[in-house]
Amino acid sequence: MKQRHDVTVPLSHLINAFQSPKTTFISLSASVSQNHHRDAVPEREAPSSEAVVNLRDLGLSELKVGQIDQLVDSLLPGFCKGKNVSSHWHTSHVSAQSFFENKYGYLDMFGTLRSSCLYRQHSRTLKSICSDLQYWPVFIQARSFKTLKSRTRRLQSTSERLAETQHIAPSFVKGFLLRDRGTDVESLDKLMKTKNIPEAHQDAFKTGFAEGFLKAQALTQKTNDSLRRTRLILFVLLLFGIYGLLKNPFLSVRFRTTTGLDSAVDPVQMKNVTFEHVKGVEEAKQELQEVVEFLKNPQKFTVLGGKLPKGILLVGPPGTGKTLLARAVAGEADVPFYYASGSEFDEMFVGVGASRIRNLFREAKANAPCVIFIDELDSVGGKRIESPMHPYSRQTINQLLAEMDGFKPNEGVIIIGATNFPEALDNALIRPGRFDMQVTVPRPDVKGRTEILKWYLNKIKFDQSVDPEIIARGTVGFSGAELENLVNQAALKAAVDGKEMVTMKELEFSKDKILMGPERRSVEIDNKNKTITAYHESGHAIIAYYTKDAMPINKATIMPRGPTLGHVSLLPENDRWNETRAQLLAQMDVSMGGRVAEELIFGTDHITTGASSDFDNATKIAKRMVTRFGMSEKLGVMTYSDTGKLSPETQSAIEQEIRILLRDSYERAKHILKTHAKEHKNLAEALLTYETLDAKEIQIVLEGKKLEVR
Ligand SMILES: Nc1ncnc2c1ncn2[C@@H]1O[C@H](COP(=O)(O)OP(=O)(O)OP(=O)(O)O)[C@@H](O)[C@H]1O
Ligand SMILES: [Zn+2]
Repeated sequence: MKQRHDVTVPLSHLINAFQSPKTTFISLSASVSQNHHRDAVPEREAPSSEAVVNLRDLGLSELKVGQIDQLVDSLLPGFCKGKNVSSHWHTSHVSAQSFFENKYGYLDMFGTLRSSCLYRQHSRTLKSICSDLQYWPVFIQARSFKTLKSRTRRLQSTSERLAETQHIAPSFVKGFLLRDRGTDVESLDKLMKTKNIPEAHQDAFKTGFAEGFLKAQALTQKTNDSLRRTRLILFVLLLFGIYGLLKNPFLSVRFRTTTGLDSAVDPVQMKNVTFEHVKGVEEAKQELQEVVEFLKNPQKFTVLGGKLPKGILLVGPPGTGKTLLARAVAGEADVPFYYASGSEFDEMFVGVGASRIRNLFREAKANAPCVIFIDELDSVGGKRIESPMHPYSRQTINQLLAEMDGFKPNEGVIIIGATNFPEALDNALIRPGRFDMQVTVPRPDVKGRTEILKWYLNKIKFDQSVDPEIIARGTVGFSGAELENLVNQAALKAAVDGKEMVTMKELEFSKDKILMGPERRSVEIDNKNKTITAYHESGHAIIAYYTKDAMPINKATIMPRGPTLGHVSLLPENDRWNETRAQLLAQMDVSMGGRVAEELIFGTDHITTGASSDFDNATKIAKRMVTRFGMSEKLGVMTYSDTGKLSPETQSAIEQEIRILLRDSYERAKHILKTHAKEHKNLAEALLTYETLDAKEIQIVLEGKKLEVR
């Protein structure tokens, strides 16, 4: 049992020993040869006296000359060879070890044991060192990455050679060489002796021992088997992977394609969306109503011999509800709805877009009656220009045309396409028999906007004081999607401010945010600039208030927002389809109001750059009055579209007319502000106090009344 203690050299020590580069050379074999075989290894010298090992201690005294080398060679092939090249083994242990390992597939154990740190710490006889050798496999695993097979083969060959030299080894070495077998037998006998096991029980004891051994072996076998199985599975998986890659180098692309295809082919039942959900586009709804009738009852149309268009093109700016309308058609008729976006078909790879179209139509035909909706039709059905970016677009559009021709008008499949640019579509697509019915989905007018706002307001909590019409009037050009967003932002703002309901204030706030960008509360504006802004903005407001044809004021503020330092917003009573000359002039006057105010209050030297966009606005109106609306007496009722191509005389005449219009406007503004200087001052001061004033408050101030403190 004592031997057990000797044997357990911590692995870390051994590894340290391996890695210690400046290990002193202490050669076991060298000391052995020194004593008995100096002739065999004449070049060797023992560098350290510590390494003297008595051969008799080792039980090797019976060995004849030459036999020791033979033994060591068979024990550790290469060790003797190593001796021959020992000169560089001396200099570098690390490289010598790895060289040995690379060459022979296992470690130079003796080289390792030569390492001083290990040896010095455990100054022991060869016997105890040899007993360390039972940790060989551990070493081998820890130091190198070798296959199980090659290791066993190498170990096998070692033991074969060992067997050959058995006859020369003394009994101790024999025990060591065959330690696997020998130790077991020996220690078993010893164990039985030390445990005082009676003779009668010894057989049973041995059988038990053997059983344990067999069990352990079976366990090892099992582990090996499962290891082998895992390796096999991994190998098969690897093969599959390689096969997949070889078959399709664009694996990832194909993957995307397949998923895109699936989503295109899956019908989306939109039972919950009806015409009821689409507001402010009455004309479009009316036109689509007959399509719904057809989808509901195709026979009715076939009997009368009438033909319905196969394709309907919804044309309109983004967010006006084209997708919503198409869904509503399917929903009203209670038929499957297939959604596809044109950009899905736009593929870099040949045939992919076309095959998606094929799949989409095959699915749809199998499920007729149904609606196929192709959003962004222009990206698939645009003019077939050869472009290196879209080399196969022609194929895709041809496939679309072929599919549209491929079924009869009354088969029950209705294709609804949507586009923002009908001009960009290929002519072949819009000829009769394809997308031959066009439905315009415009931006909603003030009535439509009011309806849309009401619809979305009803989905949130809002105060009874909210007047959707006022918001609608102030949101000219907003699409349905933008109005929905406005209401949503107002709801968010109310939530952030901890309010229970959405009021006009939040709605105005989100409108300004969408129109002019977010408020910039953080910017520090000094008092001087604030005062200038207050007078500038109230200048606009005064002109608007006292000019007959100007739009009514909605609000004035000196709160910075987006790029502006303040603004005055005006509300048209209605969407203006037409504007009179007086209205245009009034707009110019209001624009001039800002600069005029600065000049009158602070002097010509202190006018600011803040009026540039006002001038842009005024100049634009004046230019259009002269060149497009025929509102200049001098230039007459004629349009001048491309001013660059005009004669120099005409050009200068136009410029002169514009200048006169602007100058007159400036003078009118000046006159109004001079007349109402008192009101101007009051309003500017009120703005400085309250920052923002609404229409009612502005009126109170201008009527000379006092504002109630907010
Ligand atoms: N007229 C409308 N009535 C009610 N809601 C609308 C209306 N127009 C737009 N919306 C809202 O805006 C959202 C976006 O509209 P939709 O996707 O139908 O616009 P689109 O015209 O198809 O836009 P795009 O051209 O960008 O595809 C809708 O889901 C809906 O919530
Ligand atoms: Zn201005």
